[in-house]
Amino acid sequence: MNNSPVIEIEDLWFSYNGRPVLKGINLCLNQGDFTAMIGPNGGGKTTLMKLMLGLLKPGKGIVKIFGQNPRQAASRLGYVPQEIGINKDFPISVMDVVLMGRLKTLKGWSRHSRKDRDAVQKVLENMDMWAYRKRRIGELSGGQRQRIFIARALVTEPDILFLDEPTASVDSVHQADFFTLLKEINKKVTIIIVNHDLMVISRYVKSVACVNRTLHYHNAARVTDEMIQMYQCPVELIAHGIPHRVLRTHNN
Ligand SMILES: Nc1ncnc2c1ncn2[C@@H]1O[C@H](COP(=O)(O)OP(=O)(O)OP(=O)(O)O)[C@@H](O)[C@H]1O
Repeated sequence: MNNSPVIEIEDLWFSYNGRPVLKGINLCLNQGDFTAMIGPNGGGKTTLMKLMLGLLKPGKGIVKIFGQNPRQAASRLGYVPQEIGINKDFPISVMDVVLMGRLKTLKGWSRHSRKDRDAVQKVLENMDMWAYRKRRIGELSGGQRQRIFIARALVTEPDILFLDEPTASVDSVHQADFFTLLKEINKKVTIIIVNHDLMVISRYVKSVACVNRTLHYHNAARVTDEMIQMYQCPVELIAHGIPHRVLRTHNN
């Protein structure tokens, strides 16, 4: 992979109903980056991700994905949102949910190909969910369902994968498997992940962006003093476990 920029954000401002949420954001991520977005609740991480996906429009400033407007690059982007509202009674199987991720490979009304099914099988096996393929999506636990939605994003074979707290209800064993899988995927795919537990992901990510109205980017998987002072990130990190390994200086 070369080091060409895939995401370029310049002086981005965004408000909801006149209330500013993001101010003067600048960010440039290269192909092959694996970036964790951290920061306090309500700091604007999801909003920034939606701006990169073209789901929200900037109030001011520029967002370019592969040099294009995010909407033009949509087919190259995979997204697992923080909350996926589904009707649990909807009679759709796990296999069908993940196959939906292959819709863009379908031409006209043609059925899914052997290749589509093989791709789904591979991802479901990786996610340890192949045995559940015939189950109705509503019958799964929250964590199992989350893994299915991650699988659906992965089978789209995106060039950039956006994950908004994808492991919030995934247990620690499956989290470790999941991040190992992401690391493998990152050999070909640029990844941006919102995750509060930098302790867990610091072994996998290459850079950290801390978002709290403004953005501070650090090109290494480490929280800096500046982040600590400006964004109170350690509060999050301490709340989620053992912060000291990832903090450079910390006086408690
Ligand atoms: N649709 C909306 N309409 C109005 N305000 C919103 C909307 N979505 C988010 N906000 C507000 O914008 C701010 C940033 O929200 P956002 O969801 O981007 O934060 P976050 O960093 O992802 O938070 P968390 O860690 O809790 O998921 C919050 O104050 C939130 O209340």
